[in-house]
Amino acid sequence: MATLIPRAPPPNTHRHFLHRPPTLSPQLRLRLPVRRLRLASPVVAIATVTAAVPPDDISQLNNRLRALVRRRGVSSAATSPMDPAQAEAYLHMIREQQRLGLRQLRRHAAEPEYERDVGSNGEDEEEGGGRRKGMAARSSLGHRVDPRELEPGEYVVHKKVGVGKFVCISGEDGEDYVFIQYADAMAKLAVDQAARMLYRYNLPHEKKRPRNLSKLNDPSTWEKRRLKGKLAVQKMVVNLMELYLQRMRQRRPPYRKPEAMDQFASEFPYEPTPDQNQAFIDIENDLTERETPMDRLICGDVGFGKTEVAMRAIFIVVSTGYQAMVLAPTVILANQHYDVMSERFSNYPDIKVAIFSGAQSKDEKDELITKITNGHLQIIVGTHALLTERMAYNNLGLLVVDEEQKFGVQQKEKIASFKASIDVLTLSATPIPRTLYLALTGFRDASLMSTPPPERVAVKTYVSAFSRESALSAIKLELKRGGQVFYVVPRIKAIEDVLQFLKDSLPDVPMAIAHGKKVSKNIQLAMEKFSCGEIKILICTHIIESGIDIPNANTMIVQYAELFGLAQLYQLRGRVGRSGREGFTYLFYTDKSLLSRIAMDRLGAIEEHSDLGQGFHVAEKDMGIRGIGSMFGEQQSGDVANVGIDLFFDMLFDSLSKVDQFRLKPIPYKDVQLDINISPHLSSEYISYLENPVELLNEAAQAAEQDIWNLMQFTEDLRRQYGKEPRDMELLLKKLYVRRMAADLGISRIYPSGKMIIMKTNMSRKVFRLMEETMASETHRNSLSFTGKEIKAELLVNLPDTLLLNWLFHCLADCYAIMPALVRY
Ligand SMILES: Nc1ncnc2c1ncn2[C@@H]1O[C@H](COP(=O)(O)OP(=O)(O)OP(=O)(O)O)[C@@H](O)[C@H]1O
Repeated sequence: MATLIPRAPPPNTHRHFLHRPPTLSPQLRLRLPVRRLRLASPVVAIATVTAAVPPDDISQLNNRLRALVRRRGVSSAATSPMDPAQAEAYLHMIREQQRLGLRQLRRHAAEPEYERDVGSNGEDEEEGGGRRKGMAARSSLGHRVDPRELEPGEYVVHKKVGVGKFVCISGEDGEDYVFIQYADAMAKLAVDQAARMLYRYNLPHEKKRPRNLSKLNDPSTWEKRRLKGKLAVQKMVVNLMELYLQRMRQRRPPYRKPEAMDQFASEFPYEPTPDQNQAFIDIENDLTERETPMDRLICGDVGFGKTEVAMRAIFIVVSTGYQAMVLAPTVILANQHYDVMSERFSNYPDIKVAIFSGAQSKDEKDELITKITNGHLQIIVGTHALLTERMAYNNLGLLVVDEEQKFGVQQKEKIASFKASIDVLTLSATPIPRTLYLALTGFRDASLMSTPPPERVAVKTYVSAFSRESALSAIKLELKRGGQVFYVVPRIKAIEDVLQFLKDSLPDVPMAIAHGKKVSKNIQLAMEKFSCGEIKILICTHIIESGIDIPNANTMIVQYAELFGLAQLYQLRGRVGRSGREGFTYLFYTDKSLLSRIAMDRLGAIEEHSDLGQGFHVAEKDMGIRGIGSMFGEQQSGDVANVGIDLFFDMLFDSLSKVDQFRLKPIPYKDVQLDINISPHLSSEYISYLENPVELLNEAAQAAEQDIWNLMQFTEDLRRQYGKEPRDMELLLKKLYVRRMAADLGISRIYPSGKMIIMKTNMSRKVFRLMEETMASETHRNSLSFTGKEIKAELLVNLPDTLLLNWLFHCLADCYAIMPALVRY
């Protein structure tokens, strides 16, 4: 690459040089060496860049592509094609796992769970859907709804028509019909047909109104919305696959299985549940058999014993001489993990546990950091304070993240950066339905824990209007059996009132408060006292919602329960009944007449689903979405709102089982033949304006040959240094873009033939169809047709070559939007 040194611009000639060049984002700087271009001689202004100039074609495309990558939150490396052998092996593994998953699902089909025929045989939903739909609707493996279960006023989604409101089922001529209100008309469907086509729009117990109802006479608007959802799902799946494959490229030697492993296991005071046992096997395989770092999600209902799974992983890693870091979202939880782990590893004097949190003084922290750096500590538990730059490990091998979704964006990024080099185990108390789990096996390593420890007793839940008497009698009942009480309110403001009322009523009972605004040290103290039983009542906000495990605290009072969300209530309730003792949760609302229907339904739902393990049923969908969040990232709620939860799930499973059908084989850049007769001649003015024109043009060609990101970077650098290029140079660049995009899209030759442009391609019809559907411009879309080996573009007139190139540039740029939804290898 030429090393070009910028020279001072001639005075008052090039306005753009008077502007400070835009600075590169650090990300871009990393990606490419910063190019340095320089002026050869002072010449007249060739182009000026001012703020008022609208973005030209190339910068528009660049911006769009950057936005695409940013939105997906992946690095550019993840957007380059995959290694074919790896991709094939991976897809083979997914198909195999899904086949097994399906078999397991069928075995479980009798369970009243949220299940579906995942990856049955890759049959096309769109094309051959009719055959399968009948089966899906009849079996329990379907998301479609039985119209007889609908209540008037419920929102439903008809796959072909869109969102409507269920009115009733009514009989006519001896047959039952389903009536659905759309924005412009009422639809009448035979019940059988409705059973094949209808989905619920909302989660159970959720009464969200869709933005608008679809129109019966305007299927195209719904079609667009549905397509958007389908594409979002498709991109999500491809993204996941890319990340997975990227991770597979990392290497580390497998850990040795510690000699003391069996002894450590035998010191667990309980009989592990079957799911715990499976999770132990999973992590042991990840660590001792695989050469790629672990990135496993342990997904288990509240209190089902995920901590022990983490401790087994930690034991393997620290026994081999590595350090483990345990990251918790709150100080309280960090303290608890510290206590539990100190106790669990107490028979192993070489394994030293420490806690690091914002609550410590600078001196304390410095001392800890020194010990960590020197390798004197093996397990370091803490909050996000552990993610600070100052921390240097001696030999970090494992990161355990508890409730990752509770961390901020930057912290999550930091956590993600660890995944490239060390083993990571993520614990999540967000249950995901078994179906989703099975469908996903292969896409993400996860262990599901859906069996409660044997002695667990379901928490009794009561919902009623608040009265001091009821709250007090519940508290007294618990105190009488020697237990402790959580008293939860939604806002800090309410805590003082409650404290006063309880002090007045129970003057001899020790109580304390805990909330997020309290200094961490005080919280810690309050929790310690509560934990050891010195404090009997803890008045707090939902900060205790995650992970707190106090076996003797088995009554929970939630005042203003109407202000909590379903998932929050569920998590809160999970704090009690965690030992063999029966737990009680009292959800008190303020005034029934002021309660919204939604709040009432929410409270009803939580009361109704009190049995153990109901996390997977209760919140099977509410949490199912959150589950998607922990599996995929959290951007999906908008996509869900577009099409409704059930159709979203349906699309997801469909896409998971058919991911390889959306394969695109990129062509080497050099093999793309572009038969358009344009060889732009750069003006002598521009040539003399450039320092090293020949080298510069070579660099442009090399950048295009590398990949689209290098080409984008080249044009941006060029413009940063020289301003907007003249038209001939722009044509030259566009030619490079066209060839680059063609190569990426699997197009090997482009040539005009009369009013047609022919593009030879290896693309499949399915990919072409998806690409066509994604295109923003109707003109482009309507002009394209596919013959199996060629894409033909029919133009209205014979275009001169320069216009032809422009047309191609725009058309391919439009086609390029499909890239994130395709698997490329
Ligand atoms: N197999 C088991 N049998 C009986 N008790 C168990 C078993 N496994 C774990 N426990 C106990 O159950 C309680 C909850 O376990 P743990 O804290 O690991 O749950 P968790 O899955 O992390 O829950 P949360 O999501 O609420 O943090 C602990 O007191 C733990 O000792």
